[in-house]
Amino acid sequence: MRKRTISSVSSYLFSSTSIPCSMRRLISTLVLGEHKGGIVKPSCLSAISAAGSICNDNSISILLAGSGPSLQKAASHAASSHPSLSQVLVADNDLLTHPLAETWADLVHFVQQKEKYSYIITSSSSFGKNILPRAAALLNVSPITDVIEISDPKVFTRPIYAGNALSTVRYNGLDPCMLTVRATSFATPTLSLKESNSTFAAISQVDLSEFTQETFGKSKWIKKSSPNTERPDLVNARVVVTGGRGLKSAENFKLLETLAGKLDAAVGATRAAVDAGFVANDLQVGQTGKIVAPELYIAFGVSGAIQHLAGMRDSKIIVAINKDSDAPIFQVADYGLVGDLFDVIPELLEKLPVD
Ligand SMILES: Cc1cc2nc3c(=O)[nH]c(=O)nc-3n(C[C@H](O)[C@H](O)[C@H](O)COP(=O)(O)OP(=O)(O)OC[C@H]3O[C@@H](n4cnc5c(N)ncnc54)[C@H](O)[C@@H]3O)c2cc1C
Repeated sequence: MRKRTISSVSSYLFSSTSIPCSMRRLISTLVLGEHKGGIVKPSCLSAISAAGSICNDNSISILLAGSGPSLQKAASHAASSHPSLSQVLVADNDLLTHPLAETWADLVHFVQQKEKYSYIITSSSSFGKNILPRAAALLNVSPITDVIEISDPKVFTRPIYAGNALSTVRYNGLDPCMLTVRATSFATPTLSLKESNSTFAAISQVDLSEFTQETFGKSKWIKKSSPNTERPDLVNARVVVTGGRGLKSAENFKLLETLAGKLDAAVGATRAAVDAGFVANDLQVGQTGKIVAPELYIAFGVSGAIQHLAGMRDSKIIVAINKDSDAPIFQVADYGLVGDLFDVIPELLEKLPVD
């Protein structure tokens, strides 16, 4: 069973107080925000926390793009979601209805030309990793990705070799310094009762009169094809149930779907399960998949290869079910059960209350 290391706990609980005040300077930061259904995603709130840890007396703006009422609703939500935020910039345009990376990168470039931020930060989600490096290329700077700790406004720590080593780097480039940050390393704020009724940031609309298909966005959105699912989003879910090659077939993964339904959980998978065609690759957790850190991570038939652990080892509680008592997953698990998942899952389904 695992023992949490001081470094992983301290990075999890990292807060703005870790940078001495003398090292802080007046800077302006833009956070590129992600939202869905009128709600700003928790990973963005972590990115704002990261911005606040660079300098908490600065000006932090969040850029929300999209179109229509759900964007305006997300702007109101953002304005009251994080005490470190001072401004919500709303980019409302039909070209931005879908998060098309090329167009959004153009938007970041466009806003930066006008506002000259010192930092541009977003979360290390698929969204952030798709857009920020493109925007960095347009701005001719080199981004730093997957930041887990900010110990000085220009010094950043990021995992390398599938999380087996940490690399600390100093940014010596021109402004803006562009970062993607791991949501799991920067806590979202817990608002007091008074704060939860407050508005922290002013909302302003970005003037997009020059933003047209002719000048921005070489790509045009055609359509999205994805299975409709009511399951919580894998990266932001509080509970994740993951299946590995031990599940043996796509049919058997339906057992996990049923279990996930009872636990209001997201379903994840190992690369071996994805490669075997059991599930779609957007469920893959790990070095080349999604990075998750839910409150509860339950792994069925997962061996615990380092590339998989790189995507889930920061989960608060890890439960592993494997028939091999020597499986490496047990070294990181808080609770382990040596057993056959085809016995364990039906038993769990039977014992969990009917929804
Ligand atoms: C560059 C690179 C990047 C990679 N990126 C990723 C990544 O992002 N994510 C990822 O997951 N992997 C990744 N991998 C692959 C990784 O190395 C492993 O091959 C993969 O994670 C193994 O998946 P698995 O645990 O499902 O399969 P296996 O290693 O085959 O393990 C299956 C486990 O199921 C158990 N089992 C079998 N039957 C049962 C049963 N009935 N009941 C209970 N337990 C059972 C077995 O004991 C075994 O431990 C990457 C590899 C490389 C080289």
